[in-house]
Amino acid sequence: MGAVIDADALRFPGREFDPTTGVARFHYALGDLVLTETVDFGPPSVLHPALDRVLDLLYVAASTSYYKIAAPKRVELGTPLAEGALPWVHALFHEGLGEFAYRNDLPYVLDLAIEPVLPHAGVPERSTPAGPPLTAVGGGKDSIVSMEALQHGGLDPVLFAVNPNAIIRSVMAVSPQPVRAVKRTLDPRMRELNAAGAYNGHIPVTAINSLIAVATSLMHGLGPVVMSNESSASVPNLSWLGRDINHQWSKGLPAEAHLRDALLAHAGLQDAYFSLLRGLSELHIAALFAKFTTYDAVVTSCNQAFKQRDASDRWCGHCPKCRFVFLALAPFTGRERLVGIFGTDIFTDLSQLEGYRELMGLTAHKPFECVGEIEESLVALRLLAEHPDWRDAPIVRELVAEVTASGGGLPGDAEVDAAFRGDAPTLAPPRYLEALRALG
Ligand SMILES: CC(=O)N[C@H]1[C@@H](OP(=O)(O)OP(=O)(O)OC[C@H]2O[C@@H](n3ccc(=O)[nH]c3=O)[C@H](O)[C@@H]2O)O[C@H](CO)[C@@H](O)[C@@H]1O[C@H](C)C(=O)N[C@@H](C)C(=O)N[C@@H](CCC(=O)O)C(=O)O
Ligand SMILES: Nc1ncnc2c1ncn2[C@@H]1O[C@H](COP(=O)(O)OP(=O)(O)OP(=O)(O)O)[C@@H](O)[C@H]1O
Repeated sequence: MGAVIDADALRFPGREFDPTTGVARFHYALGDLVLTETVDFGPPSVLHPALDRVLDLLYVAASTSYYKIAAPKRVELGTPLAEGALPWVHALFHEGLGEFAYRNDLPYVLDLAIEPVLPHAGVPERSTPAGPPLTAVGGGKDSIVSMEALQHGGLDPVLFAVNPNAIIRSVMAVSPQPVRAVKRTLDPRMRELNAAGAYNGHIPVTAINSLIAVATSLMHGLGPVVMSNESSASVPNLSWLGRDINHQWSKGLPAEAHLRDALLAHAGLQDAYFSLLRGLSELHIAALFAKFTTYDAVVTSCNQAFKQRDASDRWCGHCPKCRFVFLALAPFTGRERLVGIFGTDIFTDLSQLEGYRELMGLTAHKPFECVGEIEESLVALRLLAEHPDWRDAPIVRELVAEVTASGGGLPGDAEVDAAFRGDAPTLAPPRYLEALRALG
């Protein structure tokens, strides 16, 4: 991969929104090349005064996909943004593209020059979205826990997804709650440019999905957008040139706080966006998910199932996320149920041992995937070492021996208790947290 497009800056030549059809088009220029992303929201029921401002923020978030094609030295923002939104913009590029910068060895991206448009946009009128919450559904265990908590808590959520595939639709179909979907289309030339060797890499996709959700909520008079991002999403994978590199940056707490600030400063929206599961560890979420068997035939966390082409039907069974989720669920589902969910018993496959060593912190850094912290993996291993279904499984036996030999040992009772306290910092409002706590 390399610089097949010569551009000195990413520019923002303009965007359009048709209030009748609900179709938004976002244009991005890299030199002479102009690329367009389309987001089809469907016809809006209402036109909230803050909608245009939210589309400004989405215009910026979605630009990261196009920036990364050429990785120019500057970003010239084409839209005036409130000064209070600029820290989010800086973090979106400098941290949201951190993994991209690291993997392509482009250190300047971490301090990319971002030129705002002056004068800044004025202060908008304040409002707090007050209708039923709109909760994002990704097909995996986390959003299922939120769906269930909100429904059982009487908050009457509307379920939401961008480009829902068959898995997301099947997960939503288990719930009686109403659904809203939005179609997002990348510029089709991106594939040709990738094939020609343009730069490629991870982008802060949760920031994009989040802003599409906030805009959708405004178009239908709904309440806050509820995400299902866990505590460990804020933990970086590694440090590079003195900077944290986090694959899940746009799922982390700093990104959530930045985006809330940007929504308030630029769109006047207060408490329009939060993650319900922020205070919880992955293991805690796995334990809550295990209470609901009705999603077993459809739940899928594996990212291979969400690729636009050549996607797996469900769990691929041999990626870091499959390994981690199998590990996290195993103590709470037992063997028979888990093998039913995954279609395979990963703990009998010794070819996956190296991948589990990574998760346990025995070898390289935590993989660039949506996996929990090393401490969480070790707590899960301790629970499995005591579990009658799992303690003799080949992978579990081998890992217990290696962790013990490494001198670290398995976590003690205090560390196990800490994983289920659910007291990590959260920005979710008390009424929502009550609904979550009621799940047990
Ligand atoms: C499904 C997946 O994991 N995709 C990542 C993968 O891309 P791949 O080529 O295998 O498949 P596609 O997703 O179909 O992408 C095709 C090309 O389009 C580019 N692209 C895609 C979405 C987008 O919003 N902008 C784009 O420019 C993409 O770069 C491909 O060239 O590898 C890519 C390179 O590392 C990743 O960028 C793809 O990740 C997707 C953006 C994606 O949706 N990933 C989520 C499943 C994901 O990683 N979620 C995170 C959340 C972290 C965060 O918000 O930062 C997680 O689970 O940890
Ligand atoms: N296609 C999508 N449309 C809207 N929101 C999405 C989509 N995919 C993921 N999300 C949301 O982004 C956040 C992070 O996604 P992530 O894949 O980690 O969660 P998940 O699918 O709920 O659970 P798991 O971690 O088990 O995969 C979640 O709040 C999820 O609901």
